[in-house]
Amino acid sequence: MRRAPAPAKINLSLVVGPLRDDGKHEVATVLQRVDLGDCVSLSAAPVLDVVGFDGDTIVRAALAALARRAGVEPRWLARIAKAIPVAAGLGGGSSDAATALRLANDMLPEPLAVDDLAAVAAEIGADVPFFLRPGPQLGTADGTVLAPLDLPQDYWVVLVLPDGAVKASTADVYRRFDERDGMRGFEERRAALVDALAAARRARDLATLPGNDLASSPLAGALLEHGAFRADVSGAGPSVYGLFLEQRRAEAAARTLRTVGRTWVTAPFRDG
Ligand SMILES: C[C@](O)(CO)[C@H](O)COP(=O)(O)OP(=O)(O)OC[C@H]1O[C@@H](n2ccc(N)nc2=O)[C@H](O)[C@@H]1O
Ligand SMILES: Nc1ncnc2c1ncn2[C@@H]1O[C@H](COP(=O)(O)OP(=O)(O)OP(=O)(O)O)[C@@H](O)[C@H]1O
Repeated sequence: MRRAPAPAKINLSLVVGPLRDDGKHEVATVLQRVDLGDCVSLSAAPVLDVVGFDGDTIVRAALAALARRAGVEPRWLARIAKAIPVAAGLGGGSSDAATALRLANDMLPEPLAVDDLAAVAAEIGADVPFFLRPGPQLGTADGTVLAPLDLPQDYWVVLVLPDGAVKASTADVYRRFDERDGMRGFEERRAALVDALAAARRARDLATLPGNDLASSPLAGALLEHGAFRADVSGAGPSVYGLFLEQRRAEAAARTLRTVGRTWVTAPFRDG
């Protein structure tokens, strides 16, 4: 049996553009894994089975797709130990799927090459290929074209999942973006993101990145008032993240915001 962490992600920037022919939007997004994660374990089994997640999980679809691409039967049992809140904008399912893909691929008699595995991941979802890569990445196209980023990692992250938040589907959040004609100025914001990334040297420079085009939250303002140097919604939401230079201020902010939701204090994920 093999086991690996499946870290959550936050979007330090999410610039969204026009709808593409494939039904997804052009994006430029900065993806950063954080040290809050699920745990995925995989073992050989007579048939494909996934336990630990109620309902249909994209982990099953990912493993079935890998088996098809590799020309083998999907003889794996995947166990998921959830810690990432579901449908929170933290990429939990995508991370579980990518972690299961990597574990299963390593068990194949002839593992797929990196690019072939990334192609399987991209079929499963826009965020899945990111979790096969180390470190922060710039995602472009539909989010699956990735370029590694050398960004500061010396900060603390407070995550807040507002009580009673009901997540609209990611598709609906993108649809609302279209309805409000959100793509205006996309080229300028994408250029501003590229320039800000090139100039980022210290953690607080991350505050200069364009924000999240899809969603906003008053909780971001609350985090800034409690000392965050950057705060925004993650992905399609509803989770909000705040970046802090000092752990004690992050801990204090998380304690205070427990009145409005579940909170976590974490940091950028460090590859083992
Ligand atoms: C919001 C983000 O999480 C930011 O990282 C991603 O853009 C969405 O990633 P995801 O949840 O893995 O999304 P997918 O499962 O690939 O797609 C779900 C739905 O979101 C919309 N979608 C997704 C990605 C994208 N670049 N444009 C879109 O319009 C599409 O309607 C798609 O059918
Ligand atoms: N292993 C899994 N973990 C979490 N959600 C899963 C899993 N498998 C399938 N799902 C489903 O996928 C959908 C998205 O869940 P997930 O937790 O990945 O959302 P998210 O964190 O909002 O993702 P994103 O940030 O990409 O929008 C939910 O409806 C959930 O039921």
